[in-house]
Amino acid sequence: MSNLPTRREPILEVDHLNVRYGNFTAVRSISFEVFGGEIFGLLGPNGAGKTSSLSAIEGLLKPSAGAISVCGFDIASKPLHARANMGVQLQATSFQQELTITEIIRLYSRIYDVNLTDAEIHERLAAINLTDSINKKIAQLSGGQQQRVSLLISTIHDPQLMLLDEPTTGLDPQSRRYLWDRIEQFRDKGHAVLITTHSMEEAEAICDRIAIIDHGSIIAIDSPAALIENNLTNPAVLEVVRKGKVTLEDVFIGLTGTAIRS
Ligand SMILES: Nc1ncnc2c1ncn2[C@@H]1O[C@H](COP(=O)(O)OP(=O)(O)OP(=O)(O)O)[C@@H](O)[C@H]1O
Repeated sequence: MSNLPTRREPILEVDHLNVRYGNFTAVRSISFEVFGGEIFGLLGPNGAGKTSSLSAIEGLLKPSAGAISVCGFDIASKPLHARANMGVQLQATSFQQELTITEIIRLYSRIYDVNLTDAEIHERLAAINLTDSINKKIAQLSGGQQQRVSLLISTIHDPQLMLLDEPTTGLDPQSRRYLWDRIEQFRDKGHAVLITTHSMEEAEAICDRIAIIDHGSIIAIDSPAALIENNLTNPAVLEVVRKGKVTLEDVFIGLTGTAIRS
């Protein structure tokens, strides 16, 4: 947990959320809260329902049942207020490919009504070590550089909640550490972070609490340390331990099973 006092009112509230695609239920009545000063991880095997949940929270997909609120604003009845309080990390391909990164940042700062001067934009790019790339287009950046730009843009309006869908996949250890630091800084300012990841190392390193989701249902919510502690004698977990010591990955596989998902 951060050293700053945690505000105990939730920034994000997800209440009995259901997502259906036709007859198929991808998310089954999940409920959780994410508080200010907290990094909350949503972990689950492929197809478990993580992206569907995130899409509903972002307001991109209409839930079949349940309620979602951000800073007290219901995403269904007050979508603009709810979305003004969230920052969503976009994929590099979502950005305007013909613009330079300076132009993209200027565009998003106007969309979010932040009005950064050119000097302030360059300052922010210098802060993420991209001074040399200010006139490059997004496709001309490496994966790690693209992720840094994307994180900068998602937090340009200083949102209360940040939503990150597998933000460090494919990054080298240096870039991953850098992003972890930025995410922790955001948390330490009292903001809330919801992150999905397949990396148990990442979940253990930065998440204060995690929910494990499987077949659309949440099957466990706790801190990484408590999840390990509570499963030290779970036979399903002990069966998959590889190095004599129970890890978060052992707990994850013990709880969700060894079968590869389609
Ligand atoms: N647009 C869609 N139409 C129909 N089914 C969908 C659609 N999007 C997702 N699904 C199904 O919903 C289930 C949950 O998918 P989702 O993408 O939310 O899982 P996920 O946990 O994010 O998986 P991954 O880790 O592979 O990204 C899967 O069975 C998937 O096939």
